[in-house]
Amino acid sequence: MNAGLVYDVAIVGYGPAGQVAAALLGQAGLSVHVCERLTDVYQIPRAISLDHEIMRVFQQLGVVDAIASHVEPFTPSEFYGVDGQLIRRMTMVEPPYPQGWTPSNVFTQPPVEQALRARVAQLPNVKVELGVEMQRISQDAEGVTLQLSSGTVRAKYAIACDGGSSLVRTQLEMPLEDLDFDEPWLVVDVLCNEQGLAKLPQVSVQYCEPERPCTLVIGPKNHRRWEISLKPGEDPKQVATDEETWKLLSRWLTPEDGELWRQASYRFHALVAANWRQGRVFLAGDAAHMQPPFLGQGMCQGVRDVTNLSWKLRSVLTGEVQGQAAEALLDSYGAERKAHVRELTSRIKGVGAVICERDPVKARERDARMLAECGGVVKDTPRQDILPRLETGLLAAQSNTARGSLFPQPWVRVGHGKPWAPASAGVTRGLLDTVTGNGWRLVLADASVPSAQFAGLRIVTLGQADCEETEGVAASWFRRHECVAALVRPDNYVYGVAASAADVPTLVAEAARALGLDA
Ligand SMILES: O=C(O)/C=C/c1cccc(O)c1
Repeated sequence: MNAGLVYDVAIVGYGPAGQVAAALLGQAGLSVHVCERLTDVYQIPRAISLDHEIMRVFQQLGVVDAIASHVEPFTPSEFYGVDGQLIRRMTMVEPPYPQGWTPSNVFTQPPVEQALRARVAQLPNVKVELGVEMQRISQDAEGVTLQLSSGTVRAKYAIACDGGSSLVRTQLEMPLEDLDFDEPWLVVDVLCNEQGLAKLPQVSVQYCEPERPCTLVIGPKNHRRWEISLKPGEDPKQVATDEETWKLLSRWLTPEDGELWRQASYRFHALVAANWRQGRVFLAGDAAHMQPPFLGQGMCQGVRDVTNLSWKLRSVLTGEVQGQAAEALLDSYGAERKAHVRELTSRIKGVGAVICERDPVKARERDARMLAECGGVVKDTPRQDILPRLETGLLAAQSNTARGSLFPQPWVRVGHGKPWAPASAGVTRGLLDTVTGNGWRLVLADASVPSAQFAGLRIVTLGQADCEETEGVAASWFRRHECVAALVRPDNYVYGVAASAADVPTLVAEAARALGLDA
């Protein structure tokens, strides 16, 4: 290695969280080093679902076209009780979509990872070393030193994206807190043929059957995933053999109906790192948390982590935010993400409690209760309604329903002669982030609302000729939250809102103070 070179950020681990971190930081112009033990993308799908928040990050990275053929809308998920009756139905909201993308999706992980890596490969300031093990991590007041199997790397900060058994977390003795879920399950991915597909439900299913709770997820194309709970005494290795797996699938398919892509036994866990930062080292993705899969949020959580952390590291490393404010900003990463992970995990466990009830009497009581609660007619629950907001961290000191939520991303009219009109002819509309960029934005509901400023803040006035929305998504958001302006962070979360024009300067000044900037 070049002994004098100090990277801005070193990333250990190059799965989805590491890839998104490398792309976001690299796109921001920082120098980044990535090391990964494996020599290629892991060819087995682990994650199967991603939501609109993640699509918005992929949009920022310019990979949406490259991944489009590997992503499909999530089917509804129907929960069936003891007697096969419908007890819950999870869906998504109808268009117009609040984030500009289909709210819930299934995807094929290996090609999506390949597309993220291809994006990173376009960034000359990001160096990726594959087939390289991290052996030792240490840090001092100025930076982090990584002993790799290929040599030594020095960086100002490091992010551990090295998975559930993170060596970084272990070496730094950063403990995990147990969120009280630990169950053995078998996960089976099948590539079905026409005959197999014809035998299967057209929607995803949660079989809330006390005998053996299990899940069927309709993946993209001919990919179908089963998650099958194991019974006490069942050998996780034995059930994962081809023969035993086909026996477990026999309710739905025979070996003539498709081929096993992979099957593996896992313990579904709920764990969160006690601390997400130690000095100059941050934990992210599975290194920081693990949750049961019942809402398909595993990879989404990792992408949320690095999206949250990347803009904060960029602000600090470019000197935009300095001193005490910089330390507070970096500390806000763990505070925000840990609280969010804890809350979402608790909601996922709530979904799991419905699915995993093994006592037949209690399962019947559950069915009766759930049906009584909806008056016997199961209503659709949009999955996104289950996701929590940010509750703590770099947020305005105000109490309302908008603070800490994702700001919507409306489609806006584009056309020639407007300042941001794309060069390509024939394009008539664009998504807001593409128009405004993803920095700090003060979004005003209309031109009558006055603006205020801090360094780097972009003023976006809706309804103006250069930002006229086509479906009223933002306008209805402002109405619903009874406000006229929103201060939006670079990760698209709402710092705070102004209920009236008079509140705008106070809101902007509060954020400027928190960031140590001149208002
Ligand atoms: O969002 C849903 O309806 C279900 C998602 C999901 C994804 C992967 C594994 C699961 O058990 C559930």
